[in-house]
Amino acid sequence: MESDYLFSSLPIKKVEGILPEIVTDLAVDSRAVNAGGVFVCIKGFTVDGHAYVQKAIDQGARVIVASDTVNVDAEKVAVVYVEDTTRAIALLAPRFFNYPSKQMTMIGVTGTNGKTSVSNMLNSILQQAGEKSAVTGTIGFNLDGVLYETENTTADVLTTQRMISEAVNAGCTTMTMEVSSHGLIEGRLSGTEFDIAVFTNLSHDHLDYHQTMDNYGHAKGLLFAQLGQDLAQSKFGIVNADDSWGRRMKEMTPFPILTYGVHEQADFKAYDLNLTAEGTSFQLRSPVGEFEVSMALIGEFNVYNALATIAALFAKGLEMTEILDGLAVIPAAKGRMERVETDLPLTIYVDYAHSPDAIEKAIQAILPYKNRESKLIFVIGTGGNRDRKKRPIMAEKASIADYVILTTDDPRDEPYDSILSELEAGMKHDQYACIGDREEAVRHAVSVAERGDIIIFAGKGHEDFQIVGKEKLPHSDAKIALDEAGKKFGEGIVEK
Ligand SMILES: CC(=O)N[C@H]1[C@@H](OP(=O)(O)OP(=O)(O)OC[C@H]2O[C@@H](n3ccc(=O)[nH]c3=O)[C@H](O)[C@@H]2O)O[C@H](CO)[C@@H](O)[C@@H]1O[C@H](C)C(=O)N[C@@H](C)C(=O)N[C@H](CCC(=O)O)C(=O)O
Ligand SMILES: Nc1ncnc2c1ncn2[C@@H]1O[C@H](COP(=O)(O)OP(=O)(O)OP(=O)(O)O)[C@@H](O)[C@H]1O
Repeated sequence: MESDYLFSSLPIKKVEGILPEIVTDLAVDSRAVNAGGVFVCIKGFTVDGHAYVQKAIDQGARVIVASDTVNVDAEKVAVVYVEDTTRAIALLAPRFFNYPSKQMTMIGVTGTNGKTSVSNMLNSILQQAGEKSAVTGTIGFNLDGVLYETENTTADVLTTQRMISEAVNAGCTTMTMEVSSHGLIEGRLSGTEFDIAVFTNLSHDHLDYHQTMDNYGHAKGLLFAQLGQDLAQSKFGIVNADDSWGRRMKEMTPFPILTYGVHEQADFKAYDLNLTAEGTSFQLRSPVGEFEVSMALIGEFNVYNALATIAALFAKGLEMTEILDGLAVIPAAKGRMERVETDLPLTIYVDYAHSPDAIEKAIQAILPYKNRESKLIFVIGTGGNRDRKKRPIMAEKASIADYVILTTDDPRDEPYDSILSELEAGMKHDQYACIGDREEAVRHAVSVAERGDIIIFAGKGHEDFQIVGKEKLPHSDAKIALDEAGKKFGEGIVEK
């Protein structure tokens, strides 16, 4: 790209050296710089990118964008000084990729719980309807069926723009993005022009970062504000009418809002819910008539996720029959109340619940189908060096289960003791164990299980690792549980 065009997007303080006519690439990580590229020094939470300028130059950087003084050979490398490099990359990245989000229908999904579930439902139905589409989020970047790993739920602004651009180049016509509150606050969505904004719900999480629920709710609202003010365009907000924060989202945009819910008045309202262990059905009242909806997903929370999906795809212009046919055959998203297939005399679910509300919803999805004689065993851990306030509330919600195992979920540098004692403070009954080592905790869950019992392993979901200290160690709740259960209930019983 021509550097004059690229850098004219910036409020520049000063340029040292001569800018090349063309720059080949844009990077915020010195390790990713290509010859002839631009390296933007970002001041992060842990390190300052200004410290990596020499590395970037060694990799071939031709231009450095900095806010602090950097020493370079002005004959070879130009330096563009700006006040704030984080704001600079937010302007440069969308321009470098030629504002790719304008070329597709962009759907953003935000909320405390349900982002991955709703995003994957949207993507699956779109693909079944014959559309080439992409989705990004906690599980990764799924580009028309091929999955690439991502670091965050919402990637940094440069990676985000690169992914959108790749989706456009691959011929996708819609892209769905999970939008985290961190991503919105940190400007990772700068330049992403959304057409449809979806709000699932808001409950206690991430208060180590946002401090108050008000700040957290405000951050989520930025997605709706980001729909913009160009009313010549056709855009929509999709909002959960049963969540009081839904009204706040509505205040953030002038575009039409479609509401969904089970209890309050809503454009898409579910009633006569039939929740079973095998699947879910309900009646749907919609702006275009009444429908019977059925799906293989379980739990009332998935009724909400389905309603959000239906409303968003309706707003996009799909026929109701296309939407409901697609919904009927969707499998659970990886690690979201996913039943582990086995011949063992136990029912095992792997789930990603790691906020108080999600824990309550996950247990409630199963509790009604449990026999009187059997136990529901719930394994829940919490992360080290993260939101400590939610720990006792997580255990309090987990107390609805008959037996609870409190453990860790990426303990990082925090000792087991503080994680476990803060969880334990919330327990409402004495049928529980505290076991810091997650593998031991999983084995313990199986050791206390009897034939017919149900175990939910919560918190890890799709993840196949456990972060201990700075190390990412391989870990699978399902594999460990099947191994232990195989030993306990007899040889020859294998995972299907
Ligand atoms: C607190 C936070 O948001 N941290 C994010 C932030 O990291 P950071 O500021 O620490 O970055 P840094 O490591 O200090 O690096 C600063 C700069 O130096 C550069 N660098 C670094 C090393 C080097 O050798 N060369 C180099 O150039 C880096 O590329 C970067 O540009 O920027 C990184 C790149 O974008 C993110 O991956 C990282 O997310 C961390 C992993 C994280 O855990 N974030 C959580 C809090 C988060 O964002 N979660 C949300 C919500 C999930 C949910 O809803 O559950 C999410 O969207 O994932
Ligand atoms: N609509 C919902 N309301 C409450 N709980 C939900 C809802 N949808 C899913 N859950 C629960 O929350 C867990 C996480 O779901 P999901 O991954 O879809 O949410 P998320 O918003 O993407 O989470 P994260 O931000 O941590 O990636 C699920 O495993 C389930 O237990």
